[in-house]
Amino acid sequence: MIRTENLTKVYNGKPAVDGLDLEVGEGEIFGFLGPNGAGKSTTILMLTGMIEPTGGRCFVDGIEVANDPLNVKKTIGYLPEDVGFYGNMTGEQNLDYFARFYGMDAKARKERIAELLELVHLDGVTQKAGEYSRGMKQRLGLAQALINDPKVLFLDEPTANLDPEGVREYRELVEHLAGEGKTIFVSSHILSEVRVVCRTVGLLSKGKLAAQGTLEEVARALAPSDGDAVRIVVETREHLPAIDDPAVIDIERNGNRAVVRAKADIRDRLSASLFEQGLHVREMRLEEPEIEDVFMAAYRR
Ligand SMILES: Nc1ncnc2c1ncn2[C@@H]1O[C@H](COP(=O)(O)OP(=O)(O)OP(=O)(O)O)[C@@H](O)[C@H]1O
Repeated sequence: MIRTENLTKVYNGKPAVDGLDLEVGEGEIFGFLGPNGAGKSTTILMLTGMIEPTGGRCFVDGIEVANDPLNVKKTIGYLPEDVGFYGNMTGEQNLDYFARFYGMDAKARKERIAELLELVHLDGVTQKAGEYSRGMKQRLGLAQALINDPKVLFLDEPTANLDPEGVREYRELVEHLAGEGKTIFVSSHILSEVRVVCRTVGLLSKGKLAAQGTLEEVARALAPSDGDAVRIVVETREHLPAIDDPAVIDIERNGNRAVVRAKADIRDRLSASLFEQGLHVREMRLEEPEIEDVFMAAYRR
């Protein structure tokens, strides 16, 4: 549904987005992660046809964006990082103004706007948008992005202005929209917020894609390599005895628990040996890297 080929944007001789190859399938909720300045907003601006790439191409729903930005705009909804409204108009009036750009007649606009205001819990709000809280503005922005019932939704840092309750409502909304079959592309620098809604992620670093896949796949791809060593977590009920195995590199002990670094996955013979010694094994598993730690390390790189 979304695809980029060697997508590049150069500002003042410096690439903000550098040869990006990205693929997001239909109906996916994709998290576009990266630290501030990584190039996330610039990528979204190219995908939504707001700016032209310096090089490469991008496609949304099979349309090459730079060739046919108007058609792309009919297919997509976009919530910018800093959403702006006419402060002297109500939410409903703002949405009505915006809906006219899509050539919707008065009846269609009225129906759609009522539906959307209810969806984002702004129905019955009579305040002018200028008096809205940041969270309310964000929700109105989401309603605006949905006015044309888009197939693809781009959300740039959607939770930046929300309080915890707002974040929870946003998650429910995203799930609801994904349930309708929309493809959702969410940019964020906050892993914890991406991981609760997104099934797949891409990690952008200095304009380049460092990894793409499920969170677990990305964490594995980015994990610092330790040769071919595996880390095995062992816990026994009794005190853990010395482990005499030629594959063991070293052991980090902590009471009855230990992390055994070994040249191979020796879980089978390790548990057999502990069993023979009359010990009770409570836990024996390969240690997976902590996703947060791996991402933080990748951010710092
Ligand atoms: N219009 C512009 N002119 C010049 N440089 C720009 C412009 N827009 C972005 N940049 C630069 O491009 C790089 C990527 O910026 P971008 O806003 O895309 O990053 P981001 O990942 O969205 O970060 P943030 O979360 O802070 O918005 C930054 O170094 C930024 O300074």
